[in-house]
Amino acid sequence: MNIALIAHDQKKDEMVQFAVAFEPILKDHRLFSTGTTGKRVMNETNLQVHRYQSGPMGGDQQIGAMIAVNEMDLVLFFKDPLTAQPHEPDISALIRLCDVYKVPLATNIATGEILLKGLERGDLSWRNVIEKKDGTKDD
Ligand SMILES: O=C(CO)COP(=O)(O)O
Repeated sequence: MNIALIAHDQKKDEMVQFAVAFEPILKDHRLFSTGTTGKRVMNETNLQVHRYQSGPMGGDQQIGAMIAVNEMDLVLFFKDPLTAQPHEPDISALIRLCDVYKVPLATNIATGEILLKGLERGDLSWRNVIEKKDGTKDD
């Protein structure tokens, strides 16, 4: 499955801890991230991550574009609710698209843990039969 890893600055340490803890699950999937989050995760784990632009530079929109063609199966977006973000419209758009396309979304580490445990036991396998906009299906 295609999984997005995104974390605001105050949540990046949590995202790295999360990626370390769930590396045995995450390593079996294709990972995508915004720029700085992906750099941290790759530096501190053995995971390979396809990095898009940094969030404020359009990375949230690039991940949103994948959602819009049904190419993202799970989004782990550890948001900082206490700091104003200059690219708040992009963040809202990404979250909105998750709802439009019924993509499972965790906005904090506690929900992220539940989603990954569900992923591990096959709860998200229904995503495999969703037809991507380009006509392909996940394997
Ligand atoms: O701002 C972000 C998400 O909105 C995250 O971007 P970075 O991973 O580049 O810090």
